[in-house]
This record gives sequence, structure tokens and C-alpha cells, in this order.
Amino acid sequence: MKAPVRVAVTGAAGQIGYALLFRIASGEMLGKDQPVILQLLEIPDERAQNALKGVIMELEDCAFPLLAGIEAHSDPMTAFKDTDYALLVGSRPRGPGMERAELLSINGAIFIGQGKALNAVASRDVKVLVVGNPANTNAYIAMKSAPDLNPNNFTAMLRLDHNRAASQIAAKTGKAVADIEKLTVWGNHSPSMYADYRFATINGESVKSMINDEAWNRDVFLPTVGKRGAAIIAARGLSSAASAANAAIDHMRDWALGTNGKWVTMGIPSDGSYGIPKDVMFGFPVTCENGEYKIVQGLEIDEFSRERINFTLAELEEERAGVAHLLG
Ligand SMILES: NC(=O)C1=CN([C@@H]2O[C@H](COP(=O)(O)OP(=O)(O)OC[C@H]3O[C@@H](n4cnc5c(N)ncnc54)[C@H](O)[C@@H]3O)[C@@H](O)[C@H]2O)C=CC1
Ligand SMILES: O=C([O-])CC(=O)C(=O)O
Repeated sequence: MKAPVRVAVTGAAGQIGYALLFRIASGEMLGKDQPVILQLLEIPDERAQNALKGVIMELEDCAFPLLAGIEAHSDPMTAFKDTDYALLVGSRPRGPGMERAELLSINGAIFIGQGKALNAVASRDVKVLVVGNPANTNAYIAMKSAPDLNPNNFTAMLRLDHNRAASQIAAKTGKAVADIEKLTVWGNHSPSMYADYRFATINGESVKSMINDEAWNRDVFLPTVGKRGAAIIAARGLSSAASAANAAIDHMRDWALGTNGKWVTMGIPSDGSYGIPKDVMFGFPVTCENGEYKIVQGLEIDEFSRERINFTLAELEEERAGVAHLLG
């Protein structure tokens, strides 16, 4: 049996938390042979802490063989102690009619404190996934607040967008979602994102030639994927939770256990690839191996794609400028 690893989850009593924790504890994220200790963080508020107690009782009642410990915390300085994985979910979700960027003034500050706490007490190899919106800029804030940690260990969740794009393509082509390869989503987790199937294949066949419909790409596919979060809020009255939790599991599992050469999308600090300025937290096509991600290189960026990439980049640059004062 492997030694247990420590997994911190913030916002653990929230709706994503409720869809996430049981799957981590059952081994879906880090493997069926990997025991985990859950370090759960909620705000120091009686209702939230009580709700967290209830979630912990339910986790106990599952008698998960891989669950080697559960801790409840109200302070990131204890919640993140020695943590190997940190899923930063806790933050305000948007309601109907809001854009995710509007959450920056409410949620941004959370990620300064949590970045500092990770810097102070987490494992030096901690892998961080930011889910709380606006995810890219919050991840950027956390990364910049943790100068002693490797910036490459901070990532933002673009996987839900990737999975949404895959599902739309499967529906359009009538093919199995599992057979889609080489799909990616560039940029920000916002309606400006650029879901790109130009390189995608299904059983080796080009998705672009299968669909062969530029108008569908521009007028149906991109807006559907880009605005899917808002469509779910309109339908449910609450933002997506189970699909967000599922994407978080996919993101962390692939990062930790590898993708066997398959492309996935992760929001990561740019290394300058594809003309994206260094450090911008940007959705890129990556492959993962040995606990590290690598940007897929050498893809041709045509004029339409360059326009789209520049558009989502401009939005991220604007968000970054908007939080510069917080980072000192
Ligand atoms: N990146 C992505 O693809 C997605 C991101 N999200 C975002 O995830 C976040 C959480 O969503 P839900 O779980 O639905 O919200 P929720 O409101 O149900 O739960 C959030 C929980 O976080 C807790 N919390 C707030 N501030 C905290 C802090 N400083 N430390 C620890 N816990 C804190 C709250 O007490 C609450 O229990 C939202 O910002 C939402 O917009 C949601 C879906 C997809
Ligand atoms: O749209 C929202 O606010 C929640 C979210 O990020 C998503 O579902 O993609």
C-alpha cells in the first residue's frame, strides 16, 4: 500500500465540494491504490463549519478504504499544512446576469491569503488547481502570492470547457466522446475562450473535415461552449457543480497520473509559447507525464485562431492589470 497523500479542498461544504470530495476519497482522482488524507477548509462561520461537519459525517459513513484521514479547518495556514494537492474551490459563484470577471473584486482577495498560506506551509511540490472564478486570474493571484513555490505548480481549470467542447463535437458528429483526440481550449475560462477543433481527430479522421462547417463553428459551437456556464445557471438557478467537480477530478488525475500522450487542456502560466506573454494564466493544449505538463508545440495558428487567441488574451491582460494593485 502506498503512503497517504494530503489533499486540501477549500469551499468543502459548497456545492462543488459536495460533488467532489466523495470521488477523491474513492480513489477516482489519484488512483485506486492511493490513500488520501482530506484537509478541508471552510470559512470560520458557524453555518459553514456545521455544514462541513455534516459532509465529514457522510464521508465517514461511506467507509472508503482509501480515506486515511479527514480534517476540518477554518484557517488556510493549518488546512494547507504539508498538502500535496490543493483544490481551491471556495469562493462566491456568480448568479444570473453576471460575468465571472465581476467576481474578481469579491474573490480576488481570497487567493492572496491562500497563495501566501500555500507558500508558507504546503509541500514544496504541491499541485494547485484553482476552480473558484474567475479561475485564471485567481490562479495568477495565488501564484504571485507564493514566491517560494514553483509557479508551474499553479493551474486554473479549463477542463470543464474542454469537456463541454468534446461533448458538443460528439453530438454534432454522432461519434463517441471517448474517441475524440487533440482538442483544446485556448485562453480564459470565460465566454472569450477559444475552443479549437482544427487539430482534433476521431479514430484518426479529421474532425474539421468531418464537420466542414465554418458557420457552425463560429455561430453555434463557440458560443455554446463559451456560454454553457450561463446556460446552466439560467436552467438550474445555480452554477454547474457536478460537471465542475468532474472536470477538477479529470484535471488533477491527468496531471498526477499522466495522459499517455493524449492532449488535455489546462490553464497554466505561459512560458511564452504561441506568443502568450510569460506568466499569463492561459488555457493551452498539454500532455502530462511523470507529474508534469508540457505544452503541445508547433501548432499552426491561422488568422481566425490568432484573432480569437488575441481576444481572450486581451481579456486576461485586462484582468491582470485590474489586480496588479492587490499584488503590490
Ligand atoms: N473553473 C470552473 O470551470 C468553474 C468554477 N466554478 C466556481 O467555483 C466556485 C465555487 O462554486 P460552488 O461550489 O458552486 O459555490 P458554493 O457557494 O456552493 O460553495 C462555495 C463554498 O466556498 C466557501 N468559501 C467561500 N470563501 C471561502 C474561503 N475564503 N475559504 C474557504 N472556503 C470559502 C463558502 O462558504 C461555500 O461553502 C465559484 O467561484 C464558481 O463560480 C464553478 C463551476 C465551474
Ligand atoms: O459559469 C459559471 O459561473 C460557473 C462556471 O464557471 C461554469 O459553469 O463554467
